Order: sequence, then structure tokens, then C-alpha cells
Amino acid sequence: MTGRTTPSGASRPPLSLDEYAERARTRLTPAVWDFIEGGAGEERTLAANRAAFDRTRLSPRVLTGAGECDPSTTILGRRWAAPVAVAPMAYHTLMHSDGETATARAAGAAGLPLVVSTFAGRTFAEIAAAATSPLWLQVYCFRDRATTRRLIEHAEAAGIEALVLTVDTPRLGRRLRDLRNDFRLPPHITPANLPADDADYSSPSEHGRTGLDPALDWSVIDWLRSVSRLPVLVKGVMTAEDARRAIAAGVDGIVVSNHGGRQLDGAPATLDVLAPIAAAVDGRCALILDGGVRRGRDVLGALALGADAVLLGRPVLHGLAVAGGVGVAGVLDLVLDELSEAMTLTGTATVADASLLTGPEGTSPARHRPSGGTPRHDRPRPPEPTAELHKRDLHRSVSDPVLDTMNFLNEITGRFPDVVSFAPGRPYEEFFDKDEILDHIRRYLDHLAAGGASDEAIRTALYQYGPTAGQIRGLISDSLRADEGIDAPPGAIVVTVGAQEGMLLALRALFADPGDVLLVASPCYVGITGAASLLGVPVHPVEERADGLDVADVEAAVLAERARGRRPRAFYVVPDHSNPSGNTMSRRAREELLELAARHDLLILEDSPYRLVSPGVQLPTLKSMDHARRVIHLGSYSKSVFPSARVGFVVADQPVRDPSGAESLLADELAKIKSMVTVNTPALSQAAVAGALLACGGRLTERNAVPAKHYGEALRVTLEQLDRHFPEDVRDRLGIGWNRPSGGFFLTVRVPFPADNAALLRSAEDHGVIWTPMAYFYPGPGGERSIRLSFSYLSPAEIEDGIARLAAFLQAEIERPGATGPTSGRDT
Ligand SMILES: Cc1cc2nc3c(=O)[nH]c(=O)nc-3n(C[C@H](O)[C@H](O)[C@H](O)COP(=O)(O)O)c2cc1C
Repeated sequence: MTGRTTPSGASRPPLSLDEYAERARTRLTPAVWDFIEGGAGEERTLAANRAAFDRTRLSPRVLTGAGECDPSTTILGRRWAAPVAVAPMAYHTLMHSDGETATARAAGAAGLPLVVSTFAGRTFAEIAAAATSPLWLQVYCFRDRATTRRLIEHAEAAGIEALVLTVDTPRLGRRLRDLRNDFRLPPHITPANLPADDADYSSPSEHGRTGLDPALDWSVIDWLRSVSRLPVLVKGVMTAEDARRAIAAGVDGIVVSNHGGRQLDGAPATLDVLAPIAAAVDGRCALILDGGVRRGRDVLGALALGADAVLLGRPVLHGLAVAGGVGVAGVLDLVLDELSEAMTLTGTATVADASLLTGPEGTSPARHRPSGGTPRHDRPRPPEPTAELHKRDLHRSVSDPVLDTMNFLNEITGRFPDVVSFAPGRPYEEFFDKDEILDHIRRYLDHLAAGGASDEAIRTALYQYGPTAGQIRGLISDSLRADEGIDAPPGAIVVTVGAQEGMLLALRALFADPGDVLLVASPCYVGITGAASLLGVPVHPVEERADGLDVADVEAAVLAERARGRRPRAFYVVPDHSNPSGNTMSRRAREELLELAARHDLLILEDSPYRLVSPGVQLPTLKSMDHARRVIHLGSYSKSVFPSARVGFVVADQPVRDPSGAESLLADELAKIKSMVTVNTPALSQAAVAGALLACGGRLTERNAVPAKHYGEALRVTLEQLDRHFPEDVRDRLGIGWNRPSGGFFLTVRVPFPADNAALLRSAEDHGVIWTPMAYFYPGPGGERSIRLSFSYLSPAEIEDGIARLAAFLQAEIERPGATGPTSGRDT
């Protein structure tokens, strides 16, 4: 260790990060010192960062019984020894020839992550070989996106775990010290992970001006997601509003940063903007702060104001300059030691408790006020600390808006119980008889007895765990043959808890590689996109045209994904009376889709729950037309029997060969997965559905003749009322239109204004009618000016009343000033 010589002649390690800085200064050339130490302009922001921490006061708390403190924390699912990581900084090789490898080794020894700069001086492979703790990549987005993409791909190949997009650098700030020094990198200092071609990296500011993309907007997050599946953080957010935008863009974390005062001089100190940003973020993603952290207690101060962790910048470079990796280790150990001291003296047992501390010159939060003069024996026992979970530590799907889609609707329905609701896609309740369910179960038991089953066997079938793939597969197989022309042996069927479980099983089994993509017709039933989100399956929406799905669009999507190096694995579609659009694929389109599937080795997930409750003759299912076993058919009895049974099924007759050459069916593999999901579909539910199938000889079309007529009538009344309120000339003038499905539960109405949650609220509040914004069903942008009307749950009289209310709402909305301006997304 290179320490200074004390008056007594002994060399001692630095006792503070400032001492490290002092020693580093003497070891570096003035120009390099200025390069790392300097800020932009008059360095007001640089100074403000530190001053904000200097103002911070932490109140000591005594006799808390906290004992040994635990500074460890979990960020993006990984345990860190303390809430500190090394900030991304260019060219560690300027400080020491080992550069980032030394830093990575020291960070690993301390159990802290390193954020590797786009301009690292050592290669990702070298850094990864030295690292033993998480590595993240800081990303600068270049004008040439291909360079950025390759950078990310190389980093991913080396095992980088997250991307930190720096968003405060459309150009480099004017750093006067560098300008005065005419600072240039020595020829041997180059960015090891960027192309060494014609780019001149010697002047960072000059390269920044020509290389960095100055026109980035929030869509860059989508772009990053399209090139990488890694978590994405944005670094450089300084306002609550931008934090909200970042969350809306789907980031996994935010770094509150002013780039260590090196960009906009005059920007506030990061610590000063932290609290409002933390309030806006509200635990929805990881929140990290950097700038001016120079002591362990600064870490605690940032945590107290809502940060989950901090990045340490310049002090790491100081350590590196002083003694290479040993110096970095010294710096990190010192910070952790100081943090431990601060935690212990403030009675902060864990980092979660840090939120209870005082902020800068703040006051102690009420939770920590002493309990006053209450006599000891009367005092209530302090409450047991409850386990507190953070959303950011949960799987990212729980923050996916898809999984939240229906919350707003439910909330509105609860608040306005008297509205006419065109929202729920539910069967009409008048068709249910409270005693019929018992008859169904009785009939099934009689059927088992008639088949020779003993009382004991029947008892077992009803009360015990059952076969995973289901116990009514024979009846389902017969019914599919009678009703749908689908020839599926019982062994090719798995009985599921609703079609929803079928989707989950099929996706889990089929999507084995991160490059496998699910294509979906869009707008799309949220059950499938939600399941894909749970499983981390990437989704590529294929947009329906006004008159339905065009198979050429599916092919274009297949080719586009192939060009990106991903494998389109399956296409999900509701061919008949689709939810949500109501469209039906023509026979020709079905044939074309099957041909396309054969041509491109694509599987089709066919989901068709509305056929058997729709009037008239239905087109053949894709599965009945499928002679090459390309179609996996997802079935549901929710509409054709009743939804509370939660019984569905999958027909998966695809042969699966294992390495020894043995063959099974995909259904067998799905059953294995099911054994770890729901074990088996409840026997009671299967018995009820079986009884219903037996009652009609498996012919659900016959059983549903009356409901199908009713739903057809509901559709007719809905269309008739729309026509009545908006005759052709009126609807053309107003810019309103709708499709005319031939069955199902839904239709789409196009409107000339944004049909968003705010409009829905006005519709409920002022006009007593509810519908579903079509945008809910688009995996990407789209549907902003369309609504879904569901007519299945309403009587003709309610529909008549509801459409009159809807007409009044549409009229009022069109007359609202500015309501019919353009939207950013596509309309349907
Ligand atoms: C020499 C130096 C190089 C830097 N290079 C980068 C970089 O390549 N990418 C980036 O996002 N931030 C970069 N930063 C900013 C840091 O990541 C961080 O925001 C800042 O240094 C934190 O402030 P602190 O140094 O006061 O701790 C750099 C900072 C310094 C001092």
C-alpha cells in the first residue's frame, strides 16, 4: 500500500476518501487530474452535489437494541454486500494500466457491482474474467445504432446483467478545465469495446459531439428492449416528471444523476431532487443516486431520502490511481466501514430501516419520536416489524400493465354500480339454473356406474387427486368429433383449469430459447400476452386490418423476426368472432395460414371459445383443417357450459421425440408441466362439465342452440341501435364507425377522440355507461380511438338503454373542445 509517511516515519493508509483524493492528485498529471475531477462550466453543480451531503444531519438513536447492522441489500434480484456500486466511468486505464480489471476484482472482493462504461479501457471479456460480483453495462446510444447494438451483444455474451442507459448526454458538457488543457487521451488509451476503425476517440468532447445521438426520445427504451432482454435502467433523471415517464416507458431502474456535475452546470444537487423523485417512483423500480458521495454516512443519507443504493464515482478512480486494485479495495472498504459505523450509531439495523432516518437538516419522522412520558408498564409492546416487500424485487411481470389491465375497469364498475356495462365478456346469466349443476354431477356418476365402475372407484374419482391430464378426456374427445370435426384421441388432450392454464402450459413447453418469439394477432386477448409476460416470452404483434387478419402480415412478421436472428415459434389467434375485435377469419385465410405455418415451420395456437355460442353455421376450426399437426387447439367450456367450472383443455397431438428416439405426444409433456402448476383440474368441475356433455350427447352446439340465438339477437339489437342513433350520413360526418361481427360477444366501435381511461371515467360519471378502451388489447401502441363493446351479458332492453347512453356520451365527447385532435399512436 502506498501511504504517506507520517511524522513518525510510518506509512498509514488514507483515513478518508478525501485523503485518497489528495494522494491521487499527486500521482496524476494535472491534465488527467482535471479530466477526472472537473465539472462543466463554473462547476456549480459539482460543488452542489457535495454541499447537499455536507448539509445532511443524521440523528443518533440510542438503546435501540439493533445490534450488528446488516448493510446488505437486494437490487434487481441480486444480493449486494451494501447499497453501493461503482459508477460507470470512462477509461480506468488512465489511472492504472490494469484499468477496469483491477476495479472489477476489488468490487468483487467487496461484494459490490461495477457499472462498466461504454468507454471502458479493457474488454468485456477481461473485465468479466476478473469480476466476482454483478457487472452492468452503461450504454451511450450512438448515432449509429448498429454500434450500440453490437456493444450490447458483446457485453451480454460476457455475462453483463443489466443495461444503464445514460440519458443526460446528448452532447458532452463544456468542461473548462479540459478545454484549457486541450485535453487529449494518450494514444494507448482507447475504448476497448468499440470499433477501432476510423473514429477518433482522442478528444472525448469532440467524439461525443459527432458520435452520440443527440435526438433520443423515450422510444429508445423500446429499442433497447428490442435488442436485449436485460433489465434497463436510465441514468441522468433529475425530475419527478421524467421519473414517471421512465416508469411509463417500462424501465427497471432509475439513476438520479447529474453526471457528477459534468453535464448541465446549474443543475441541482442530486440529493436535493431525490425525495420528490422517490415519491413519484414509489417503489415501482429500483432507485439509485450518484454525485458527491464521499463518506459512508452519505450513503445512509441518500437511503434516508428514498434511494435504494448509490453509485460511487471519482473516489474509485482515486483509489485506482493511488494503488491499482488494492487502492480501489481500500476505498470501498473504507466506505463500507463508515457505512457500518453510521448505521450502528443511528440504530439502523438494516438498509430498509434507513428510510426512518432524518434527511438533510430535516426532522425526525414521527415513527421515531420518543414515546414520551407514558409509564413503562402501560406502554404498548412495539409492533413486530412486518415483512415489507418491494415491487422491484418481484418478477417484472407484476409491473407489466397487461396484468393490470382490468383493474381500472373493475374499480369503475365498483364505483358506479348502476351503469350499463358493455365491459365484461361474460355469458348471459339467465341461462344458469342453480340446481342443474347437481344434475350434471349425478349424471356423470351414473355414467361411471353404467360403465362398470364400482362405488369405491367412483368415490376415488370424485374425492381423490386425479390423473394430471384429466379424467374426462374420452368425453371431450367424442364431443370434439361430434361438434368440431376435430379428431383427437383422448391421449392427445390435457384437461386444464380454463383455457388460461392451457396457454401457460403451451407457452412454457414451446418457448425454450430466449430467441423464441410468440406472434399474436393484435388487438389481442390479454390472457395470452399476460401469460407470455409471466414467462418472459417476447411477443410480436401482427396488427389486424379493418376487415380482419391478413396472412401476408403474419408472414412479414415471421421474416422480420428471422432477420433479427429470433425464431418465430408460434402464432396465437382467435379465428372465430375474435376477442376483442369480433372479426372472423375467412376459410381462405385459414387455408393460407396453415400453408404459411408449414412453409415457415410455425405452430398455431388456436383459441376459439365463442364458436359454439354463436348463431348460424361456423367455419371449420383450424385444427379440423390441420393435416400436419401444426395446430395446438385451446378449448374452453366457460362459454359453452359455465365459467365457474374453470374447465378447459388443450389438444396437443404433436409427436415429441427424445434423444433416444422414443416418442411421446406434446400433450404428455404439457401434463408434466401441469403436474407442477395445478396438479389436476378439480374432479368436481370435471364431473359437472362431463354431466353437461353427457346430457347433450357431446353436441354442445345443440345444448347451446338457445344461448347462441340469444347472443345473435343481442348482437343484432346492438347493431340496430347503433344504426338508429348514428345513421350512415351522421356517422360519416362524426367519424364514427363499427364492424359487423357474425357472432361472438364483442364488436369494435371507432371514435374520433382518444378513448382512454379519462374518457371512460366521463362516460361512467356523466352518462352511466361503461365500455373497454381498445388500447388495453394492444401489446404495443394502437387502439387509442376504438372501444370494445361486449353485449353478451345484457338483455335487449339493457342494450337499448346502454346504446342510447353511449350515443349521448359520444356526442358530448365529440363536442368537447380539443377532443378530436390527433393521437400519437395508430387508430384502428
Ligand atoms: C472521469 C469520469 C468519467 C465518467 N465517464 C462516464 C461514462 O462513461 N458514462 C457515464 O454514464 N457516466 C460517466 N461519468 C459519470 C459517473 O458515472 C457518475 O455519474 C459521477 O461520477 C458520480 O459522481 P461522483 O464522481 O461525484 O461520485 C464519469 C465521471 C467521471 C468522473
